[in-house]
Amino acid sequence: MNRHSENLLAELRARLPERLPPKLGVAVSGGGDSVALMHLLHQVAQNEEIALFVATVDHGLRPDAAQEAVTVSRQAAALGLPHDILHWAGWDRSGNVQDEARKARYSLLAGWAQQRGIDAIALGHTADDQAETLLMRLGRSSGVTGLSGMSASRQWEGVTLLRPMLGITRKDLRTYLTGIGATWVEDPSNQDPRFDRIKAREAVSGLKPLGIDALSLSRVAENLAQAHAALGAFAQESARNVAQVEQSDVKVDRAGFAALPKEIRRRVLLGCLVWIAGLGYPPRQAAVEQAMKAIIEGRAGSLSGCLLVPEGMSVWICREFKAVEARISAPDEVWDSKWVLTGPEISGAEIRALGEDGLRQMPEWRETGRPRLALSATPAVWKGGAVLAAPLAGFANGWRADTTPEWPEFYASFLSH
Ligand SMILES: Nc1ncnc2c1ncn2[C@@H]1O[C@H](COP(=O)(O)OP(=O)(O)OP(=O)(O)O)[C@@H](O)[C@H]1O
Repeated sequence: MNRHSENLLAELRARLPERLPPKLGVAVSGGGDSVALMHLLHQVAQNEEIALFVATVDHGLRPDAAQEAVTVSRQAAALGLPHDILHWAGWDRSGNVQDEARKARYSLLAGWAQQRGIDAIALGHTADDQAETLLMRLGRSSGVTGLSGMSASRQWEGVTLLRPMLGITRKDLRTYLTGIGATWVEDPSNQDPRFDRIKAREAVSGLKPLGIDALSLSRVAENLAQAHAALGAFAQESARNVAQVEQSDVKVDRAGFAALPKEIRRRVLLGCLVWIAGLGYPPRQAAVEQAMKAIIEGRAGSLSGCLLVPEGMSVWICREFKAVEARISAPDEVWDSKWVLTGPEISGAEIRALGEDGLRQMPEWRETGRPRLALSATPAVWKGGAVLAAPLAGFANGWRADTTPEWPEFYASFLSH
């Protein structure tokens, strides 16, 4: 192995977890980056006790794709590695083809990994991909706040996706491949100037005169990731100090909240809202700003299906009855994205919000110390017009209530993004 290959190998190894999973998957499209990844990981596997598995997704979108997958098969076999071809047949011609193909690819790969007992899959994204991603996102976002590159590691449907080549350039990988006499295919869509990525690629080369290149941009992305991690840890600690969680409601200490830096306040509030309302997307910036002000000033408010209910030196953030009024589920099923009520089998029992009707039947709500408005949006077990049980103080008759995920688990994962 020459010096160049040794450097690449060291760079790759440094970005992989210190303890490699015993079974590591490699997603290889047949393009230069992922073919190089397969060869480099094969080298890693010589020195460490791990088993490598290779997979190629045939999206069935280009006539050459099937042949390319077979070529990867042959290349993997030459290294003594098992290889599987996964087929995507699910596209209904809706949505953006690239986005749909990417999602389908990751899901197929995750399913493959689970079937084979593989814990993590390595992907061939390079420093160039990272630089392009960063510029594309910078172009779309309103500034540096909230900007990030691709993460070096992320979860996808129960499998860890690793990107160990974010510090290596495409050019270096091609030099390496040429050096070992390996071949690869060039994906024609990588040249198509209609795609944003190609425009971003041109933008990256345009920065050369300023002394900025793919590697330096990929380092910027790494620094941003560190800054986000630091902010996340700060927000998590702050949430612990200023927010008290009672089942699905959060009681925020106004003075403590006001004393936090604005960006931390924003993150704590967003965490609460996403938790309480199970939001899949963040609320509008203006609404968040208003809510932050209302909390500090101790005023009532509502946003994203949640209510702000002032109480002395605190403000409760809770679910709004109006937003859950129509939700009905069976016992054991998830209600309002996070509650699961389990209990004895009762025919005709259903889970609905407590509402004013239910609160009247459950005078023990007063013992909870939580506002009436908050409790009216919590679930209860109903049969016809009668409440059989509700997770208030004295939730009984063999019933139990769980929220899923648990708050600390949710908050940790929410803030790590
Ligand atoms: N058809 C495929 N089969 C297996 N792995 C693939 C396939 N296509 C892409 N990959 C994996 O994903 C990595 C990144 O490829 P590519 O840049 O095309 O992916 P992407 O995740 O769709 O990102 P983007 O479209 O934003 O560039 C590849 O290096 C490879 O590891």
